[in-house]
Amino acid sequence: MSAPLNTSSVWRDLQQHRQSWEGVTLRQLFQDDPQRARNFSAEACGLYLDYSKHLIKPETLRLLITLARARHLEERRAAMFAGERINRTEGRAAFHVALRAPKGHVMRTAGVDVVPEVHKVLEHMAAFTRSIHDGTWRGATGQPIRKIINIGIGGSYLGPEMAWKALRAYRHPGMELGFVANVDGATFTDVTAHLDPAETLFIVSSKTFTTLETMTNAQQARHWVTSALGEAAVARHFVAVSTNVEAVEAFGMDTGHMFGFWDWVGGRYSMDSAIGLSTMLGVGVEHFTAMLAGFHAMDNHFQTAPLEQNLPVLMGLLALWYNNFWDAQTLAILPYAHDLARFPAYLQQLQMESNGKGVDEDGHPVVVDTGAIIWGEPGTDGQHSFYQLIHQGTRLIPCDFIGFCQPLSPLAEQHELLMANLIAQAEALAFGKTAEELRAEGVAEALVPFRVFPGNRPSSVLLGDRLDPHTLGALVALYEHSVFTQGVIWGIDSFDQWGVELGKVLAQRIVAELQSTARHPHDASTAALLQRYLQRRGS
Ligand SMILES: O=P(O)(O)OC[C@H]1O[C@H](O)[C@H](O)[C@@H](O)[C@@H]1O
Repeated sequence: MSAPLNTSSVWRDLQQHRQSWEGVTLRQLFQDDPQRARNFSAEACGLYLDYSKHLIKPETLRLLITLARARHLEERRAAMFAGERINRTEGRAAFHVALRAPKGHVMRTAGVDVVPEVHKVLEHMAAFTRSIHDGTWRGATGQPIRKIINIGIGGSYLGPEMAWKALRAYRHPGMELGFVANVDGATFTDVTAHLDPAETLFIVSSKTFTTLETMTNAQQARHWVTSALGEAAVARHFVAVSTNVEAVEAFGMDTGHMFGFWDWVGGRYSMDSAIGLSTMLGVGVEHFTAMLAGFHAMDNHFQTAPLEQNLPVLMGLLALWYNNFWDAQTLAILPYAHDLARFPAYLQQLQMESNGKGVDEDGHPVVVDTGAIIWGEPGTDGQHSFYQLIHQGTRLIPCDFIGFCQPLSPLAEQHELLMANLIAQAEALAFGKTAEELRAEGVAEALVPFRVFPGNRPSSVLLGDRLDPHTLGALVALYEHSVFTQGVIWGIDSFDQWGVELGKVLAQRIVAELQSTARHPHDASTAALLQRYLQRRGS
């Protein structure tokens, strides 16, 4: 067993190095090194990362990279790309990188080259998509399908919804997508409110095909379709995406219209698998393929670029630097792109489900803090809400600003304003405004303390040219591998999610109590809540 992470010599070196930051300012660092912006920037797959406004010096990076090497990041990365069972608690590979491997590449897990199977499913998805688009596939009454509703939750929802919004400019004409995730009946009613069953297709997306929310909503959808079009309509209005053939059959769905994937694809790493069927239907085969190419390009970069210029590694190390050495609790994701409005929510599952772990891979309690809390809103909305705290509050909140040089909206002038704000916010956070500057501007002395901006607040700026499918794929893969980098250093299993189980089990027990006279022993608070609910729920 290796020594605890926080007693390793490089960890201690980093702690000591952190002490040397007292009194150091980004203003000074930029003054001292005119090349700082160039030295602390890197580019890959159309994404430019400026990380010069971080609280780092060359020595910081050197130590962080030494830490990554000491924790065998390169070997673990090789193990992931070799299809090894790196998800130890579930005894599986985490082989999402194989989902975007081009045809002809060989990627083996458990001795099997999975690329041919992956492409078989992609071809099935493409044929289905084309048949919907060209009207060969029609609904039970002969009407073309125009509305696609993805029923799924967690990893079977967040990626497709995020991508549908992100690729708004690339939507296939005439197609509309909707998403039903929450078990709250209001979601289903809201999404289907103005839909015509005759032109609506449901994709029931669930890796396990056992998830309560998804199965409940799928039954609801079935009822909604059959009460309008009859039982025979199910075959024309439902398809399934799952790894569980038996459960799909048991649900009464035609497995000929099932799109499969594999247990080596984690839910939150599945938007580029058949779980992306709604995305493909929404934006078309070519754009989906371009998105996969973007994922693959970033995989290649992650696999081959030296750690010092490796975007996912750098982003992972920076996140870890604040998490473990600056007591930062959170990371703000701030896309300056309306179309990326759901990107922070997508990253919440990716990062918090992956790295929200309190024991290491050997089952021992971790000795350092792990995954940060991820949150955020698109700019400039956030500026008029929570940025106050980021600029002048007492907490250190590292920020990821994400923006694009070319607008997708025809309102190009507004894009200038948007991007000016992004650049200005990163500048203001880093360099702030001193009391002297305020006085020189004639600010009344009594107001000076309130108007000081301390600066030294770190941020990354990620700039792409356009938010196109390729860039989106690269962006998602960038964060996937950044999460991996952090998980490897902490020594945790980033690919399991046992923490979601207990609530599910308890909910099932409580459902039984609400639907019958069965009673289970509960603590006083839970019992009182149940009792109040039962008394007041109405008949
Ligand atoms: O795709 P499914 O099997 O329906 O799972 C949907 C989601 O629910 C689970 O509880 C997990 O927390 C997620 O990782 C998963 O993405």
